[in-house]
Amino acid sequence: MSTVMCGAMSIVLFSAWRSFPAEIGGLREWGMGLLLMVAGTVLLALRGGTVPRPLPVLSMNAVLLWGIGLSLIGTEKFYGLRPSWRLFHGIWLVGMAAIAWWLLVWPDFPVRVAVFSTLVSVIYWRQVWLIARHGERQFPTLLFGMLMLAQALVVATRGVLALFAGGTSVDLLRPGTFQNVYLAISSFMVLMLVVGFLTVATRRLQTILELRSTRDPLTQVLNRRGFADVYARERALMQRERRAISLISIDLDHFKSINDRYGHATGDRVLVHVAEVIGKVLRASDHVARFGGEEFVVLLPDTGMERACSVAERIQDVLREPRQDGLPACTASIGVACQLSAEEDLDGILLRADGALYRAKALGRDRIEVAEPASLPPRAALG
Ligand SMILES: Nc1nc2c(ncn2[C@@H]2O[C@H](COP(=O)(O)OP(=O)(O)OP(=O)(O)O)[C@@H](O)[C@H]2O)c(=O)[nH]1
Repeated sequence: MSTVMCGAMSIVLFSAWRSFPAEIGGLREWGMGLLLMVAGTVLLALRGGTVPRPLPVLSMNAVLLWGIGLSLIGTEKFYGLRPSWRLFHGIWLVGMAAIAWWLLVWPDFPVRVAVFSTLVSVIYWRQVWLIARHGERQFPTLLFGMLMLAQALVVATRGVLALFAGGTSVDLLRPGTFQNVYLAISSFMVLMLVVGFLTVATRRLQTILELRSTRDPLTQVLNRRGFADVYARERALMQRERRAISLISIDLDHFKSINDRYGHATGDRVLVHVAEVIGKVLRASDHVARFGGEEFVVLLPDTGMERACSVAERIQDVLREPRQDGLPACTASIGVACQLSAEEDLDGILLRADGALYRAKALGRDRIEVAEPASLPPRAALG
């Protein structure tokens, strides 16, 4: 039954691999690893009898070790690490040589089990370490890590038992309490491990989709939607703590001529550079967004007009600086608006900042214009 379930789970992993974004690595390796573990279980059944037939035993161990090793490669790819193929191949070769020796040359079942369990356990322990070191501090990671740890312990226990309690106690084809418990736990654990891995992969998917829906794909700064969320949070804080916030609207000058002269790809690099430059000028609590084209917007919480204007000047200065990497320097026209009342909303402050920006364009570009204060009822303004 559990073999069938594992087969079904490998289909789930393969379909996740086909449909999840490419940033989520390791799904294919986990799917292939699980398929090989299913094949290994089938070969275990073919082993038959009390006298082991060498070919099924060798192929079962080869396939199982390969499949379990692939789960390690999958976990490494998932965490964006370089797959340790050397360790993988090393474990597989050492394991197969040792199994062949204690099967064909010097038949010794307990030692064979101990060697196999030790090698498999190394693969699982390494994954426990990887999860602890690279996993996000979230519940799915904790679950995945705990399951991996449990699996490492179960396998290690079988190795120790093989050495100290004799081969009969760990022969999975003989009826016995340990055999029943081990088979039940290990196949259940493999299933649970896949569930654990799918849980962290799904959490990663959620994070990626959230980021994609709130970030500009070219510059990785916020997009209009992400900016609206951030603004709503800052406005709520402003209401509570009676602070000012400022908004800077930035539009690059004659950007079309940069595209025309250097090509669209260079234009894209300029946009990425501008986003980086703006980000460096800001405090960690400030926010920058790209509203499409060559228009950027900056939100400065707890900031009045004076500081907002000096941030705008700093942005202009760094944009003008000559560049070493061949990218053309550019200038920007900027409109600055300061919000003193939570009665005004995003559309209101944007409208004022854009009004100032258009004035800056009309007055010759490469300059900063300040928006008039919002015309709100006097009771709305901060004292
Ligand atoms: N490379 C690149 N260009 C873009 C992107 N989005 C918009 N553009 C270009 O940005 C240019 C904007 O041109 P305009 O609106 O005329 O503005 P401008 O040339 O900067 O002139 P002013 O704003 O009046 O100073 C157009 O050529 C668009 O094709 C983008 O993502 N990448």
